[in-house]
Amino acid sequence: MKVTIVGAGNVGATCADVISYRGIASEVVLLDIKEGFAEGKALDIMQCATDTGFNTRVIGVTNDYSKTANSDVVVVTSGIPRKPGMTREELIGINAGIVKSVVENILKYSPDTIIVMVSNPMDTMTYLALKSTGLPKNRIIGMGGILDSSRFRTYLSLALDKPANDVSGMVIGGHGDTTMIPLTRLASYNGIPVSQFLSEEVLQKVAADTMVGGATLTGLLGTSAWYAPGASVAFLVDSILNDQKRMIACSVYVEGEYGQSDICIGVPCIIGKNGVEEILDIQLNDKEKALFAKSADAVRAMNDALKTILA
Ligand SMILES: NC(=O)C1=CN([C@@H]2O[C@H](COP(=O)(O)OP(=O)(O)OC[C@H]3O[C@@H](n4cnc5c(N)ncnc54)[C@H](O)[C@@H]3O)[C@@H](O)[C@H]2O)C=CC1
Ligand SMILES: O=C([O-])CC(=O)C(=O)O
Repeated sequence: MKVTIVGAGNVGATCADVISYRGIASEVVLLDIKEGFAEGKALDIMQCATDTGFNTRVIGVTNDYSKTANSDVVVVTSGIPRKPGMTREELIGINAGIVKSVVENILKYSPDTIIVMVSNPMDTMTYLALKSTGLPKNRIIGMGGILDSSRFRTYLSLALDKPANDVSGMVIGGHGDTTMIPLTRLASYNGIPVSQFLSEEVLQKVAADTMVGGATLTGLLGTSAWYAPGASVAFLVDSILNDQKRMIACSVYVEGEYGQSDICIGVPCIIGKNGVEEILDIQLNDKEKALFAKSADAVRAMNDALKTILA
């Protein structure tokens, strides 16, 4: 199985690293526009093979899309990350042009691939990829909800003082500081509602910390995060390549689900070899429905900005 990752920066290289050491794909191609950069990252990752015991072949190329031919999955991480004080939405002006040209190049050599969108603002970049390529909606998947859910579970585990893997929880809605919706009502500690262990006040703080999870890291690091984002992409790619049919919150094109149409937004999906195999239209309460509608409005407004940017 072959995976191409466009953008060999922090997130792209971390994702290549996790995919390799977990043996998720037999071949990983890293592509970047910076001369020699992807080649260097690929060689560095390959030199872990004997110590960590993997056999994935990692290849780096400078803007040579012919080497990406026949990829089963292509991950798009090319573009600029935010700096402290910025929102993800402010990246749209530069990243929209990059994403549009990258997906066109990808499809010339891998017309049947499944595209995983990472570049921000991710929901809008996913929508852009879908609209500009005309690909069926099952083959364009935005990665955000899985990362937000990991952060949610981490903050819950810290509040509970219990292992994160014993905590379940999901974040839906847009992948933005004010648009994501951590579903505290449905979160559980080994099947038991977390509300039996944590006060409403603590749960509200967990939700608030989750929503600004990316901004907090950007403030600490000076650029946005990469370890958890890279691992989240690898988890998603694993579910596609190995047809795991995991239930993962992904940004996908909705046509009536959750009362919304013609946007890409985070909802629970079944992810397998065909990409998005099912969207689960779970029952939300009135408060959650209102939050989802507000989130969708914000995502739609950002999509509208594409018309001016790409005109
Ligand atoms: N969806 C999500 O959950 C997350 C999204 N992100 C987003 O991912 C993107 C990448 O973040 P980082 O890896 O931290 O940035 P980075 O700056 O470390 O890497 C980006 C790479 O893209 C390359 N690039 C730029 N234009 C290109 C083009 N036309 N073709 C190929 N490569 C190109 C750059 O040379 C650079 O190496 C950002 O937009 C960031 O906001 C980051 C973390 C999580
Ligand atoms: O915060 C950012 O800009 C990058 C990102 O999407 C995340 O880490 O969630």
